[in-house]
Amino acid sequence: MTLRARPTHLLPEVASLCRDAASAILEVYAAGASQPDWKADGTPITAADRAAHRVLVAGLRALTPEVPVISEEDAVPRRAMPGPDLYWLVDPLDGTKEFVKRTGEFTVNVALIDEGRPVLGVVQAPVTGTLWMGAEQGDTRVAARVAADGERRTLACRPLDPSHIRVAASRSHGGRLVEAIEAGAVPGAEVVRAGSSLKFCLVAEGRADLYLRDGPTMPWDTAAAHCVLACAGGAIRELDGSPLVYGDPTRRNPPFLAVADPHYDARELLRLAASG
Ligand SMILES: Nc1ncnc2c1ncn2[C@@H]1O[C@H](COP(=O)(O)O)[C@@H](OP(=O)(O)O)[C@H]1O
Ligand SMILES: [Mg+2]
Repeated sequence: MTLRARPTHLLPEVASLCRDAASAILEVYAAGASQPDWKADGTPITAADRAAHRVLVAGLRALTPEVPVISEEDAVPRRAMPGPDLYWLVDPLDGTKEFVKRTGEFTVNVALIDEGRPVLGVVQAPVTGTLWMGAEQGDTRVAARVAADGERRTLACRPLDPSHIRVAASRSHGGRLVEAIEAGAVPGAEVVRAGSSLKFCLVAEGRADLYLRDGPTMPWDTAAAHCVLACAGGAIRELDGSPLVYGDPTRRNPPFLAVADPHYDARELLRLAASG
């Protein structure tokens, strides 16, 4: 069977690799406060990012030698490039700022991108040990949350109640629209702040209704959790309503809105936030 035909079969092995990467991160976390280095885009990197990168890149290369691996922490200087047709896209430690601040809100992220769409995604939260996974294979989609004790729950999104909307947003990189909602521009909406790709998982689990991102992110920040939410029945769109796709993995994502209820029309919320 070709790789394209079997993303769901790869989930257990990718989940196991993410747990190994999480262990490498926790070794650094347990050693106490880490001093980050700073990258050209102004975001931090620590020994934990590098350790998790090594585990994931080696493990994915061994698992599927024919598929290129693109990681946030690749040492080679990046240049703009179209993504290959099929590739692994990895953020070994998303939420490095949260790691440095010791909020616990950081994740390991692995996605398989096929023709611009994430078809497999695993997100692991090292501190709680919770793992979220999603994969699509033909017409079949699976999405699940696996707790540290092994308890497994299928994820399925649900309709949104417009009179009470919980909007997940970045703890450290909130944009103007998020700030307007937080200040009360949208009646019935409240903002829930969280670090890293965990925000998509909050939406997939029903602990938030939307994730609004009007600040910068990179494709490796979003692809794995995007797949989890999409496979649970949610939708991830640019603010004009078009689907968020993965072209050049080295270019920033546009602002986006991830929703549990794919039928929800966000235009009024965005209009109120923009004029708030
Ligand atoms: N100025 C910037 N340019 C590009 N990406 C940025 C950025 N500021 C923050 N990010 C992205 O936002 C991610 C953190 O998300 P959040 O704010 O939701 O916790 C970072 O991931 P890393 O921590 O992996 O670097 C980083 O990729
Ligand atoms: Mg990241």
